[in-house]
Order: sequence, then C-alpha cells, then structure tokens
Amino acid sequence: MPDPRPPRALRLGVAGPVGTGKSSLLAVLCRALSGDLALAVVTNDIYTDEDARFLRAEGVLPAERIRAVETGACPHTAIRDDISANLDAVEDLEEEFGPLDLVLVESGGDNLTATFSPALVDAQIFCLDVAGGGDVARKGGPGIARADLLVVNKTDLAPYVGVDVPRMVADAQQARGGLPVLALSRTDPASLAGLTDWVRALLARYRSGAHIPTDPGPVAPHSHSHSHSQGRGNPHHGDSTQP
Ligand SMILES: Nc1nc2c(ncn2[C@@H]2O[C@H](COP(=O)(O)OP(=O)(O)OP(=O)(O)O)[C@@H](O)[C@H]2O)c(=O)[nH]1
Repeated sequence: MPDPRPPRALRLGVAGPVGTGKSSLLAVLCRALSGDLALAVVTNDIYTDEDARFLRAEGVLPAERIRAVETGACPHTAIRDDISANLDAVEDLEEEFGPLDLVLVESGGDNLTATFSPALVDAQIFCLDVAGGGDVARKGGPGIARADLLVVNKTDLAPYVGVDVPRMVADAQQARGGLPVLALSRTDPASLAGLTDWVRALLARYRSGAHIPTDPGPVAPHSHSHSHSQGRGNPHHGDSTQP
C-alpha cells in the first residue's frame, strides 16, 4: 500500500519577541509528541547556539536531532529574507533522520514584525507573554494578526504583572478575525494539552492536503547599524530602535 504521508515533514515555525517562552514551548511539544511522532528541531540565535543547548540539556530529543543556526544578524533575516541556512538545516535533518513527521523551527527572539517566510515553514505560531504587557496584543503586526496560532504565554505571571488574561486574549481575538488564540502556561496542564492538540490537528490537516500555508506578511521597514549582505531588497529605514 502506498505511504499516504506527504513527501516531507510538516515544518512549523515559532516566532515572537525575546524571552516570551519559545524554547520552553518547543520543549513542551517535543516531550508531548516525541512518543509517537518523528521530530527534529532547528533553533536560531544571533551569536550563540544557546537555544539548541537548552533543548539538548532538557533531553527533549536526541541531541543530534536539534540543530542550531547562528544568524549573525537580525533574526528575521534568516527566517524571512535569506532562508538558505535554515532550509539547509531542515533538509539535512530530514535526510539524516527521515522520514520525519514534524520539524520545529524556532526563530531567534525578535520584535513584533518578524515572521517566517512561507518558503521555510508550512505554518507558524507567534508567541507573546503577559510579562510584555497586556496591551501588546492590541499593537498588531503580521505575527499577531495572521500567524496560524497566537500564544499568550506565561499566564501564571498575570497576577504579578497586573495583566487581565481574558481581556488580553479578547484583544488578540479581535485583532485576528477568528484565527485561534491560546492562553498558555507551563503550570496549566490543560493549556499545554490545548497546544499539543492544535499541533496534532494541524498535522492531520497537512497530511490530508487540507492545510493551505499562508504568509502573515513581511517585516516592516526599519534600520539598524549592521548590513544585510545577503538580503534581497529588504527595505531598511525608519525606526532605528529595531535590532
Ligand atoms: N512563569 C513562567 N515562566 C516561563 C514560562 N515559559 C517559559 N518561562 C520562562 O521564561 C524565560 C524565557 O523562556 P525561553 O523559553 O527561553 O524564551 P525564548 O522565547 O525562547 O527566549 P529567546 O530565545 O531568548 O528569545 C525562561 O526563564 C523560562 O523558564 C511559563 O509558562 N511561565
């Protein structure tokens, strides 16, 4: 009988501002899914392989299934403008350990404008946390408005930072026109189950051919001090506060 699976693994990106819990979210997914799915991970950091080392130290997957891309520049560059290093890492993992079911790609922590190219991932999660402030969800941007899933993370911290989680989720829902929003905390097992259920449902849609990758949209124009030697016409002007 022919193998009904698509020719390659589902590629799922996780983006969002620095420290919002992207690596922790990947660790949750690896722990929950590696029992019955073949997984691999690609991490992106600007100057280190810290996120990959964190995941290897957590023992969530065999160490060799976790690859680090050192972007050396704005994290968005390597997931959006010139995706070659990430694509190489994903394809190497598939070649060495395939057939895989799911490859998770973690963006280096960036700002609200960073999203993955649809040429790199089939779907993407955008991760905010309550510690960034309850009004962040209202600020919009391509990831908040159009990622396949928006996570409002670390809800256990809400009482300490004065954030009204239902309000923040409602704001996010309003910004997303019906796309899903998930309030998440590592201290709330039901929320973690909600995350893994969403990924399993996405994988089922991908395998059946029902999932249509969508592009949340490009980064906003901005400027900064380093150059983008391999950038392809990415506009860089305007807000000099961006990394
Ligand atoms: N209270 C709380 N802390 C969390 C939760 N998830 C992650 N953290 C903590 O948040 C901090 C940042 O988490 P990471 O997973 O490293 O975040 P990240 O987005 O990968 O960080 P960068 O890769 O540096 O952008 C760590 O100290 C985590 O332990 C959560 O659900 N609740």
